[in-house]
Amino acid sequence: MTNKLTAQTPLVVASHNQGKIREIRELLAHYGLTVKTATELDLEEPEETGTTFEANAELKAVAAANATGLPALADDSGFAVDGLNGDPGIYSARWAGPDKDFAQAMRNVEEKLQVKGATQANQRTCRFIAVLCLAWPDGETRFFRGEVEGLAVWPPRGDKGFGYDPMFQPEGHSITFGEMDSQQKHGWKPGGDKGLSHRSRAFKLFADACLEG
Ligand SMILES: O=P(O)(O)OP(=O)(O)OP(=O)(O)OC[C@H]1O[C@@H](n2cnc3c(O)ncnc32)[C@H](O)[C@@H]1O
Ligand SMILES: [Mg+2]
Repeated sequence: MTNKLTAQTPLVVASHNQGKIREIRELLAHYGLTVKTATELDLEEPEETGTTFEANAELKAVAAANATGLPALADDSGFAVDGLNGDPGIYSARWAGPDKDFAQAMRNVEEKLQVKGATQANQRTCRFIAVLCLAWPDGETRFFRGEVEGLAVWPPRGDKGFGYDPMFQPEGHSITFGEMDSQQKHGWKPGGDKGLSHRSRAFKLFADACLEG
């Protein structure tokens, strides 16, 4: 028997990234769930020693489930540029350094693309990836992955998002995630579909698999 979540189940979000947490709250509210975050519960931030998004999502979720005795959901995500062999990938947060300077992290991506002579759109393909891990106190873990493809644009545009949003233009759109409000970034449309952002796509899979009813 796999565990199921209901609107009454207390759920912990094992993240300390406020931009991410804002989106996760909206996504979970869409599915009728409210949460406590690792920041509110003053949980420690485990070191992300994994070599995959799955491993890092798992270690964050399991640490929070063990610390609280509650089901915990972690999101490990990143910006992967094809022409840079998938970098910054799982190192996306680390490229911003201790000051979380994403303007600098984006410049770093652009400089590396310039070194490769990547001036044409087809040399600038990239994606955002999000892997969710839901960890239960009984040891069960479930994983859900969402991806969205797009182009790495320069200069960055928009200040509505966080992280690498200003340099990511999703396929089929003429504005960046940084220029979208969160509802546009989630890609919610009346009638519902698979969503737009890596995160909203992963949450759709999570909701389909883990919510009661
Ligand atoms: O581990 P937690 O506490 O959740 O927070 P974090 O910021 O360290 O999160 P990650 O380890 O998953 O690192 C992912 C980084 O990738 C970037 N990123 C992930 N999703 C993004 C999004 O939707 N838009 C822009 N950047 C994103 C962002 O800069 C994150 O810091
Ligand atoms: Mg992290």
